[in-house]
Amino acid sequence: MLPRRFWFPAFALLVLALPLLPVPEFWITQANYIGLYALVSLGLVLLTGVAGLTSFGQAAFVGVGAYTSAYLSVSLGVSPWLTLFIGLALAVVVALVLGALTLRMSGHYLPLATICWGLALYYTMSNMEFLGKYDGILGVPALNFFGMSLADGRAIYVLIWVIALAAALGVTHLLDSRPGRAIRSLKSGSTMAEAMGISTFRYKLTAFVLAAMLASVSGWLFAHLQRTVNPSPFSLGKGIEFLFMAVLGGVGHVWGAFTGAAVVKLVEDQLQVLLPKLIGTSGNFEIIVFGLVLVAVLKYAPEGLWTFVQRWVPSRQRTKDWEGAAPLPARSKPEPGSVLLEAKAVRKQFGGLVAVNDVGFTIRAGDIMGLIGPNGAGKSTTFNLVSGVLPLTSGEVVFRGQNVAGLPSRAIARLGMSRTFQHVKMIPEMTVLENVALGGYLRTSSGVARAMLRLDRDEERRLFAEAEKQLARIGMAGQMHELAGNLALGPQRLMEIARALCTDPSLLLLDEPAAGLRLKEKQALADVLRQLKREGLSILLVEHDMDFVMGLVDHIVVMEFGTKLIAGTPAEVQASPVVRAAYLGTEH
Ligand SMILES: Nc1ncnc2c1ncn2[C@@H]1O[C@H](COP(=O)(O)OP(=O)(O)OP(=O)(O)O)[C@@H](O)[C@H]1O
Repeated sequence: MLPRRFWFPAFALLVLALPLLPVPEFWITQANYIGLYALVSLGLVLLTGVAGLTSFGQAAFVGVGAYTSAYLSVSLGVSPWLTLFIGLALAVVVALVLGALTLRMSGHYLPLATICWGLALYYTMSNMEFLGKYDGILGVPALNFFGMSLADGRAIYVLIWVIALAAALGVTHLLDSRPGRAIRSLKSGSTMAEAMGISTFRYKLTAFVLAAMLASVSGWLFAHLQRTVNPSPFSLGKGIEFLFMAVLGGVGHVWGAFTGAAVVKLVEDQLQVLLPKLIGTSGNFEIIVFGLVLVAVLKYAPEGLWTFVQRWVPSRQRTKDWEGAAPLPARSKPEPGSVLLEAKAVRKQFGGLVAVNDVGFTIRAGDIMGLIGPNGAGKSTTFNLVSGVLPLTSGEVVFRGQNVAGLPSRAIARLGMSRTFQHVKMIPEMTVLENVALGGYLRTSSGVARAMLRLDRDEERRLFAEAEKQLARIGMAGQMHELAGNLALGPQRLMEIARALCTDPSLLLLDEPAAGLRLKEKQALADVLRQLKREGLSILLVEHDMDFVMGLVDHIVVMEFGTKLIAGTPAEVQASPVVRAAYLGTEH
């Protein structure tokens, strides 16, 4: 069988050779539209399937590309090759403005917002005198490629499919890169990604802009294929159809966009002929069929049709090509025994409830400190205050000499504080290695363009070498190629530690790392933590399990009802009647 790396070139050659074969014109036209639709759906794969942001308004961006080129080339005689870039620039500006306004919305507000701006852009296009209102613009010139006219369907086919295949390749490369993993992390909420130093808003905006650019290129091609533009193909209805294509094909997969575009275009045309004959009257009956199909797909194949094809494609393991890669940059480490973190009168109020009441403690470099206390004592809140997940009501957190109170968690991560979560936060569909590599985000720098062009390979090798090193440090190198979602809880918690270590932290914050673990797993975890301490790492540990903590830590702070009850060595704390009272509920 043909090795996997040759599949794409072979497929691309096959697709691009189509017009040379005696294929009827009708099928070439169909293929042209499939290519155009696939470009828009591909944007939706990135935006909706990967980043988890649902948009009903992509057709409006197709309109931006189409109208820009039609107007500038017809009215002002600008070269269509120039209008492509002007349309792209306009789409980027519109996407940046709309994205800045709407992408901070969550839940169902964002899809509603996309409907609003989809409608707004559509009516803008429909009501502008200079854009020909509902009649649109006629007589759009054909593209001309170095003297060769692309007026013919077969000629423009090559351009459409070169662009569509290049876009598919670019998005595939992107998804397997530093910015791609950041975009993939968006679906699991912002807390973990931000703790790894990722600006989630920036990557939401990136995905949004890229999807708008793909739609705009599709619109440009559309204008010069049809040679006329009017508002109807850019309506909200079409926006919904693009989303339908992506979901039907497989909204989480690059090739799902192509599958969906092909199935919808081909079936739509057949149904448009067949249904009126069957029913005996004309009408858009195919829309009803598509509605029913969508319900069935969502119920029985929520991952889309592409997954049925994918089952026959053997999955490819990442080839280990990072042997001997140069190490990633490391940060300067604090002097052993020096003050690393100082929490000063840290306070958090939730309305009338004082969850953390002027708590203070110090962590020295090389120490493991335990923060313990009964349920609801305020441990997790303190932890979230220190790591920047929650803003303080008052007080100071000084980390490596800098007051970090008020800084967002990604800025604190940048200074060398890294954390794990009480409920494991990971990307289940990524491998263990890729999840750990997320921790190296701040130590690397490749952006979207470098990733799409595959210019980031050297840095990726260095990153994966580091991720494997950290996995080996906690004894999990053997599981690096497994999907993170398939791991048991114990290894998942260890994986989170490896991810935090990949940030090269000076202070590691562990939020109840032993929760839900079996005894053997707890022992393995304790061994790992002791090993890390021997290597000079400082750790703040929030824990419930007293036995686990006592054998491990140098200092303990005990909290109860939001206040610091006592602080001391494990022996002092164990001997304290106050602590026993707090834990066992006896009088003190
Ligand atoms: N976002 C919030 N809004 C309102 N109250 C909160 C919030 N987060 C925590 N609390 C309250 O603050 C108090 C301390 O909670 P916290 O989760 O920090 O305790 P904990 O010691 O970590 O407990 P556990 O061991 O059960 O996780 C509790 O009374 C809790 O109900």
